[in-house]
Amino acid sequence: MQIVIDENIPEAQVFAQFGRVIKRAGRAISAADVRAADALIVRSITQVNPQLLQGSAVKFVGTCTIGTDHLDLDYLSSQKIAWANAPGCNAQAVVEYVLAVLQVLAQRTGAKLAERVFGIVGAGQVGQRLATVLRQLGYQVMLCDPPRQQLETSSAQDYVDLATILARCDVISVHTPLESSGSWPTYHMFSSQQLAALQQGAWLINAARGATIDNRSLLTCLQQRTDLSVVLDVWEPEPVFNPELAALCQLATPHIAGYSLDGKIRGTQMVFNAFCQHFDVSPSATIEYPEPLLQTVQLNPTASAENLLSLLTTVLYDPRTDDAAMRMLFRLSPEQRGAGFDLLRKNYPIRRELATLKIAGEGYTAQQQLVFQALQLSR
Ligand SMILES: NC(=O)c1ccc[n+]([C@@H]2O[C@H](COP(=O)([O-])OP(=O)(O)OC[C@H]3O[C@@H](n4cnc5c(N)ncnc54)[C@H](O)[C@@H]3O)[C@@H](O)[C@H]2O)c1
Ligand SMILES: O=C(O)[C@H](O)[C@H](O)COP(=O)(O)O
Repeated sequence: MQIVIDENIPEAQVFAQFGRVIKRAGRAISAADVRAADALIVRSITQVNPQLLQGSAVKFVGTCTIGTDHLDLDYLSSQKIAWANAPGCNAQAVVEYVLAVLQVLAQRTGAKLAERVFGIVGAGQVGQRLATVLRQLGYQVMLCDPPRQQLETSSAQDYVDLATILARCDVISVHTPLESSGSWPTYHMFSSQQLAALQQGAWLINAARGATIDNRSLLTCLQQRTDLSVVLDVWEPEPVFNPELAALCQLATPHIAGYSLDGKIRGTQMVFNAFCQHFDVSPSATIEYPEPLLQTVQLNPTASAENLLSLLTTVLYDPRTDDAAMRMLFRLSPEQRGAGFDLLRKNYPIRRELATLKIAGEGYTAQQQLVFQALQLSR
């Protein structure tokens, strides 16, 4: 069996027990590369469409990501090519990214998170987890998810529409898929009209897909409104993002919100499982998660819950590091900027999720224990 696989997929060697693994740069995978392949394993940067697959032997496509907007699913189904993605694989990493971003914005603006109203647009794998943590921390959260709202007619969950989120929330975090058609398209769901409706001093975070926000309108809006704080992890387009827009963001990061090592390995594992099921093979070797470098922390039992939260969400991951690296790309030519964006992602440092961290010591208050619980830290 021949398996073509994106070179940036960790633990890809697990596939080698079933055939010849050919590694390629994700953006460069070509029709010639996959012509004789039985399986193609990608991440979000490979467009999987008729141009790539026509005339190939590919019978299985796996994407080690949550998003599937780079797969032409109608084409795959018309050709009876099986496919799998990795729902939820890196959702926790995105939640931790948003929590760390909130700490930075709170520090910079002097705002108290407990006094803000949070609006989550898209309450799926990421959005639901984020809502749960924020509510466990005692914050007020509103959810907007019309497709889910329609399915859950008898649910206890209250949903609101986007207009209400814009009118009532001080912090808006976007977690929808990118859909250009259908009943609830998300392409440019934040356009000039929605951006103009943002509350004075609002924070807008996008770690979903770039084009859910009309980036041109956002640039115009930020040129006029200095009261807004915008954090973008995803861009329209990628990898050649607009540096003018990025410079006006409080934090600008190169599509790495989900880039915990744990999330990436989980993605490989989920697609590997689907691959084994599809080809009806049983693995003899499995994937191991490496031991984290930092395993235990002892915290100050007298620190306020807010300080603890700030410490914990930035001790393992500080988005200012990614922001600083991205800012070094702003003055480069478009070509170099795009290459730099991809390079930052390819050489991303090891980042572990909070659940890998153990809290040592005694005497923590009930409020502090609540923070540990919300962040899923073990004692
Ligand atoms: N930046 C990153 O590194 C990163 C990492 C992981 C996921 N993502 C992206 O984040 C997004 C969310 O991921 P997920 O796993 O939570 O997806 P999901 O499919 O589990 O959840 C998406 C939710 O959005 C809702 N939705 C769809 N259309 C909507 C609309 N018009 N308005 C409001 N809600 C709508 C869906 O009903 C669903 O509940 C995806 O686009 C994914 O590709 C980005
Ligand atoms: O959809 C996803 O899972 C994320 O956007 C993912 O983190 C993207 O990373 P990439 O596949 O581009 O490496």
